[in-house]
Amino acid sequence: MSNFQVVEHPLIQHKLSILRRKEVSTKEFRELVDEIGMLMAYEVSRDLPLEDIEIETPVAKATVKQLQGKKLAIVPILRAGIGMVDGILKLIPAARVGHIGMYRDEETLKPVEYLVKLPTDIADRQIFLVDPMLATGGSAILAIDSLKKRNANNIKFVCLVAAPEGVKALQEAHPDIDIYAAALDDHLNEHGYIVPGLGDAGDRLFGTK
Ligand SMILES: O=P(O)(O)OC[C@H]1O[C@H](OP(=O)(O)OP(=O)(O)O)[C@H](O)[C@@H]1O
Ligand SMILES: O=c1cc[nH]c(=O)[nH]1
Ligand SMILES: [Mg+2]
Repeated sequence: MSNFQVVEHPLIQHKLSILRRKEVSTKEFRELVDEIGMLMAYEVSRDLPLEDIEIETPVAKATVKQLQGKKLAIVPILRAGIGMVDGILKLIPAARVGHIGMYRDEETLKPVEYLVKLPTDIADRQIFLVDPMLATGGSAILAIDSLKKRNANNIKFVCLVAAPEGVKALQEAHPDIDIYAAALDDHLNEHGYIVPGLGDAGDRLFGTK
């Protein structure tokens, strides 16, 4: 079975189609990334372990299910990954948040890491590594290298738009990682932008150029 999955939920697909439009404002873009982040969290948290507990309803005793309390960490790749964090926290409010700062060199398209700040017990946590864009795959691969160097081994990578080139590179570099995307686009252009994509996610989220 492939470790790459496109999340086809109609709400995600509808919101992503709005997000792609070039006339969408910074405010709307932020709101949509937040909402899609939340919907993606619903999907990627599907296999969180449950345990049985005994409770009393107003009517009777019952055996019901609760989350086993597995420790989680959301790790956005800065800057654009930040846009997905609040939406995920709405569903999983107790999760810790780590940060990996990275930018792509515009000439070489190679990622440059400038910040790593993670919970001290990151090795024991289920990690949702988030970034809206998986283009060449360089940033996600380096971020996962960085997490594995710190003994993290339970990582899911969650993005919105993926390019086939990035999916292939990430699968080759880290075959053990599950990859979730809201869309698999056509290709990368000569500047390393995803086509059709949605442009520069960080710039659109933060209103920079
Ligand atoms: O798969 P890749 O080819 O590595 O490209 C994807 C990366 O590019 C973007 O970040 P960018 O470098 O624009 O930094 P920013 O989020 O600070 O704008 C995006 O948010 C990813 O992190
Ligand atoms: O299309 C792309 C590729 C990389 N990073 C982005 O923000 N957009
Ligand atoms: Mg950017």
